[in-house]
Amino acid sequence: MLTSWHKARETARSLAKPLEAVELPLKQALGMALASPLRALTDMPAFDNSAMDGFAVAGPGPWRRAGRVRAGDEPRAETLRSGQCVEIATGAPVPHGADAVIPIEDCVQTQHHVTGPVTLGRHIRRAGEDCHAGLELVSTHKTITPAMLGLAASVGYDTLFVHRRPTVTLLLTGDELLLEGPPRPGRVRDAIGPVLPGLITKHADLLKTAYVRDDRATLTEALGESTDLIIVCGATSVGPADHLRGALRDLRADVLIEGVACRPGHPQLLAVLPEGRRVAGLPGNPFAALAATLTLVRPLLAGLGGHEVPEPTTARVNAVTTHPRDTRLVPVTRASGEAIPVGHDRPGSLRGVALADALAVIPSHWAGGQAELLPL
Ligand SMILES: Nc1nc2c(c(=O)[nH]1)N[C@H]1C(S)=C(S)[C@@H](COP(=O)(O)OP(=O)(O)OC[C@H]3O[C@@H](n4cnc5c(N)ncnc54)[C@H](O)[C@@H]3O)O[C@H]1N2
Ligand code: MOO
Repeated sequence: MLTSWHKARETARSLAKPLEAVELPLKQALGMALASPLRALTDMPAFDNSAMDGFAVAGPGPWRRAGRVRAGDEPRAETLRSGQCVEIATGAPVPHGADAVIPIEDCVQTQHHVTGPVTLGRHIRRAGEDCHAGLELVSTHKTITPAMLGLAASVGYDTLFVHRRPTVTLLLTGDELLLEGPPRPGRVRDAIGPVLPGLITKHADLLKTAYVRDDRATLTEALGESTDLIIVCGATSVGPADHLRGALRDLRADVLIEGVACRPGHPQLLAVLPEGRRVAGLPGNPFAALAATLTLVRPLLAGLGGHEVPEPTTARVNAVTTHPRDTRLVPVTRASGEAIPVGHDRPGSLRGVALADALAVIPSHWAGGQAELLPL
């Protein structure tokens, strides 16, 4: 009995409890999911500082020059008295007593004095005006972006607690596979090996790729890899050389999904081995393998890495026929807010999907209009 496409994704996500938290230097945390909220360790800014190069002034002008402060200087010990000013650089600490900073281009300078238009508090970035120490800036499970790394550094972090990235082994089966040169009668070039890394390494570390003979004992042994997920391509069906189901039985795996009601990709599998490692079986037809990766493998890896479930993207999809029972996954390109099918979408061919930006999810009962998009 095939599992519905939506139920299959829910099952993959529910199997994906976030892996343990690890503490990493900022540079290594990019793209990982926060395992605890990012809270400001200090007030931001940490001290009153100038937003402009110019003069910090106290009281009404004209102001007598009383020195200069640069970014990186210690805050001045003396309070600026009414009628005094200091030359100040952007980012430099504003002296106590200063009412405002006047940008240099608005000042008239003589040897000892400065005049210019003053507005109380103008161009002074006050300590804590952005946030106070302890405030939650980014919540747990958010994926760390370059901007978040900069924010973390600016509020004092050297390391972050993130969920460990899942590790993956990729096993490609098929005695007919060629690893180089043109295909010839009876032999096909492996087209899944080149596709998979780019689909999964955003949220996972691919530790090993191996080509496995079409033999049950060999496949059973290969499933001994100790990664969090083992992906097996091309042994999911019921032919004489399709040994994944037999190997999973030999290993007493719990098969949670045995076929998904989608086209292409319906023979895909998801199983858990007795000690908790997960196995995803992808159909051998290359476009079907890609569709199955977006259906089960991506949500599973994102969940293991602790990433929150993203809001689905939708678009208006033009001119697609539905399947009588199953969800169709249709390669589309996006233009002017619409998704346009690219065609050439046979399960064994990557021709259409190679030109696509996304797969449109078209349920059997779809009546036209908006559909969910899975980005490629
Ligand atoms: N009796 C049935 N036969 C098949 C069914 C079915 O429901 N009943 N489903 C068909 C569908 S749909 C698919 S998809 C395939 C899935 O089969 P497998 O996962 O066992 O894959 P294979 O049989 O090994 O290969 C299928 C096809 O793909 C080619 N292939 C395999 N690996 C690669 C690769 N790495 N790169 C390029 N091409 C690959 C292989 O040569 C075959 O042509 O089962 C159908 N049969
Ligand atoms: O559904 Mo198969 O997975 O079409 O090629």
